[in-house]
Amino acid sequence: MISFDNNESHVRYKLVEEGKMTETQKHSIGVIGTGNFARAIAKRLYYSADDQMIAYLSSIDDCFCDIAVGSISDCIQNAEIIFLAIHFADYTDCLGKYIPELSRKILIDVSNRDRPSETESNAEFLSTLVPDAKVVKAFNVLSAYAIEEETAGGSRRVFLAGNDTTARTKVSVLARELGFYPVDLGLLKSSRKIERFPIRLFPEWRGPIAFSIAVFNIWFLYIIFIYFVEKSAFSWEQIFIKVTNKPLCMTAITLLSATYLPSSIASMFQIFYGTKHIRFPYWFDKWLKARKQLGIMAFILVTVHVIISVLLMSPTYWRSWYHPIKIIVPKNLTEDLELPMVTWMIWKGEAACLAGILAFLCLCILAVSTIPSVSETLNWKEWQFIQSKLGHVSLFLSVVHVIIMGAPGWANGGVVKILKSITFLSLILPVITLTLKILFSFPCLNRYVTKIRRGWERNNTGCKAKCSKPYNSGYVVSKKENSKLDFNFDAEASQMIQFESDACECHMLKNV
Ligand SMILES: NC(=O)C1=CN([C@@H]2O[C@H](COP(=O)(O)OP(=O)(O)OC[C@H]3O[C@@H](n4cnc5c(N)ncnc54)[C@H](OP(=O)(O)O)[C@@H]3O)[C@@H](O)[C@H]2O)C=CC1
Ligand SMILES: [Cu+2]
Repeated sequence: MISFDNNESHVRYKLVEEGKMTETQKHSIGVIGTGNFARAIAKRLYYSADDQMIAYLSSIDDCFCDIAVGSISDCIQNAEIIFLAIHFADYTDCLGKYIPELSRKILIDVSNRDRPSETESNAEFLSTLVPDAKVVKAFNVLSAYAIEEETAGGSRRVFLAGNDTTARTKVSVLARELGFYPVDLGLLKSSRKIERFPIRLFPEWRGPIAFSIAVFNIWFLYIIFIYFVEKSAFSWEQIFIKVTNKPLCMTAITLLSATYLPSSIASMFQIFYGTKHIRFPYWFDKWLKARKQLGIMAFILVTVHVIISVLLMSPTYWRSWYHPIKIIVPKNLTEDLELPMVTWMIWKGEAACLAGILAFLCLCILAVSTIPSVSETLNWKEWQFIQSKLGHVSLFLSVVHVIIMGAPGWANGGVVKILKSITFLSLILPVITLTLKILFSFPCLNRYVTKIRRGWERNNTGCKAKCSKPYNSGYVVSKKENSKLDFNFDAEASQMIQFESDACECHMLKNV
């Protein structure tokens, strides 16, 4: 056992009990630090260790009485894998004097920074500071609380990156032993990405939410203009529910169209360029990636629209859906008169309800299928069927719902009135989306697009792809001359690549 060193209490560790494990089976694990993270990981190591794993070290807590606390130099000497549970700013101060001893040790960098650097991650700095150590970035995405408590919320995935494959594998195994799910992101430069994970707040949702709010506001203001400024169709008292319900419906159908329109636009791009190896414009790439979020936003708005519509289901609120109540008072009334205030829906009310319910049902299935535990049970074809076919069916039923709501009104008005009606305006985008979908489903076009997506190129003599413009990773660039793929995932580096037109190939990794 390593002796307790009162002067240097930063280090805690326990060595493998002699004779119990062999060096080939086990790794000794050290933790440098005495703060929240160090305590949490030491506790976790203490409870999760099994025969496959060697010892871990440390903690001065009473409950860890069989874990010795020692000096930093003891820890470095005896541990093969070392958790560096100190702040990034203290790296040089803490490790500066131990650089030769750290040679060939696996250093797990768990640090985070409020503002990660774009050019050098903490882990990359550490690997420059201790060039002979095998630095692995890992565990920084977990909070100390999540490490200590199995019941803590949040993902239990541990992203890791490092240049040494064996070190990465050892840390992966360790993460699994500790009850987490390791996700290997490859080389150490991926640590820049990993260090951005803990500080991000739903980045993929920002655009779709902002877009949904903008679309809702546009519809809301237009509806206020039509129903309050142009004519006084409602009292201001109805602004909260009855009036707000209309832009909810319009926004939902607009978002649903925005979810399905990009796949047709992508087909148009591919037909125009005659190849699938094209780089979409930045805005379109963002739009493609936001489809799931747009669909979920549409589902949320439809749900609110359904709840409000059910709440308001009465002849007073949905006058045009019901037969008017006729009360004929007899002239020579001699006794008490009973007036039955009962009325039935007309065909418009019933048909609009049916179309709305079916559209909502399809959207419910779509939403459920995006839950990870459900989507894992589907194969690729089933997933595609639900997301694409059912999505378009739902959009079609929504269109039918809006047409039933609006068409009787269109019949009574002139062209200007039709063009100004919210039902007509809200149908433009969905109808374009559905028309394009039908167009691309025709066998001739469908076959042509499928051929392109399988890799056929209309004009394969030159390189039409624009690989030189960086904004995203995920592109593979290959030079034809040595017919060898040069995998390049680095945005900065891909900026530098300029090819002769007949000597280049660009492969986009993402299939639309
Ligand atoms: N807490 C959390 O939930 C998470 C933390 N992390 C990362 O873990 C690391 C530690 O965080 P946390 O435990 O919360 O921080 P704390 O402030 O609780 O602990 C910091 C530790 O570093 C030690 N230390 C400071 N300077 C030196 C030095 N020069 N030499 C040796 N040891 C030193 C401190 O010792 P002393 O007290 O004696 O000065 C203390 O034990 C950070 O990099 C953080 O980004 C990552 C994910 C989650
Ligand atoms: Cu509706």
